[in-house]
Amino acid sequence: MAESLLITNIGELMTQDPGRGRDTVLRDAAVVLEGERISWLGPAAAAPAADAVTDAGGRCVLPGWVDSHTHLVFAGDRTEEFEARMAGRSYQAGGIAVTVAATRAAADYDLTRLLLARAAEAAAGGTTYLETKTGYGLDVEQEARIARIASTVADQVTFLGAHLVPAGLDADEYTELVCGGMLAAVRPYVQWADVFCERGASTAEQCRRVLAACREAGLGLRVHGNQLGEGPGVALAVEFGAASVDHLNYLSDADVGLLAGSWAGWDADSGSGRRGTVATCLPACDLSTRQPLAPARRLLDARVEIALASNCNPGTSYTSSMNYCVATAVLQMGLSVHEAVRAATYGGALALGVHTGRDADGERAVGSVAVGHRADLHLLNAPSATHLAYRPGMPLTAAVWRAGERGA
Ligand SMILES: N=CN[C@@H](CCC(=O)O)C(=O)O
Ligand SMILES: [Zn+2]
Repeated sequence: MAESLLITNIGELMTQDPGRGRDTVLRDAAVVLEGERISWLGPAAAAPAADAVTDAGGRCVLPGWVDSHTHLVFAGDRTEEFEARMAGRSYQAGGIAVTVAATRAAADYDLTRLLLARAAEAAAGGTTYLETKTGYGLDVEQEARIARIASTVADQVTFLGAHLVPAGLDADEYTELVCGGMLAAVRPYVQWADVFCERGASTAEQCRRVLAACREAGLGLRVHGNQLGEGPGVALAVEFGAASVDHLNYLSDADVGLLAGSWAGWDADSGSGRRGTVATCLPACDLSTRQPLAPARRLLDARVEIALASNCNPGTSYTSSMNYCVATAVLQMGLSVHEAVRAATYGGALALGVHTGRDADGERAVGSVAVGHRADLHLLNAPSATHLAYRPGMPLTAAVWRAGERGA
């Protein structure tokens, strides 16, 4: 039998498990980990014996963060572009080309080393489940290389060949390549496909072709949409039944209506029913690009399931700190602490299709604390999750367990 660990004397255990009804936050609680899974949780006074014991000292335990949107495989940085933006220039999709040039020039060893260091930074900040994307290669060989390297580190990988049309190429010919040879080359390494549906990136028609080809190839879908202005991204995502649409800085009433409609068959209170398209908000990106914050409150009030993610990348959001994203969502987007933590854990898991699991074949759910789920836990250096927003920027991550292994 696997080694067991009892984490006891937990002041606040925020499970984010919709299966618990109203009882999602436990006080004076304990959790037992057995190998990679959670085998028990409940009142500390009733906890079973275990091989080892950790005393949480009255502090708070959360599910590990699920970061459902990052771009971590890249070389170089874009400090000058950031400085220009802080001096008043607006973000343009064309900046992606700077990172593509630096990434293409980097050796496999260096890209892997950079990716490992970024994943370690994320883990040290409480992230236990990580998605990352291709999109800084933009030719067949480079996209396949990035996908392969990403798949050695990230939990899930997304193909983003339709990030930018490289200079000098015809947009329609490039789209054909993305749907053909490039898709075939990345396919062994990826679970998802994404498109950047925006002025200066890809048109709705080009995105539609990529989404259709990737769906045909068996990939799940997501969309970067409505980041720089109102546009077709949300409608396209809902039309294709995408798992998420991300950014959402400029939403019309019709966009909110479409997203809400996609969740009409879902019961958020029990986490059951027919799921829709998750609205993924990226607060760190919104601040770094000085875009209006995504309307997370409005989306929640319309009963849309939302996720919070870091969007860590060198152009628009060079941070993987989910603590920072959660604090911003509370302080500036009008979310309660519980809603923000839910979006950064259960919401991210919904966006990646891992909110439920199949224990029998070892595919464990993440993003909530429940028996049978993967033992991904985040111990805060604070008595409650409220401190994430009350003490923003402070080093509140005390310990992390990923699949039962102690990290930070
Ligand atoms: N918006 C598109 N892609 C990234 C930014 C990429 C870049 O500028 O390097 C994003 O999610 O913000
Ligand atoms: Zn992105």
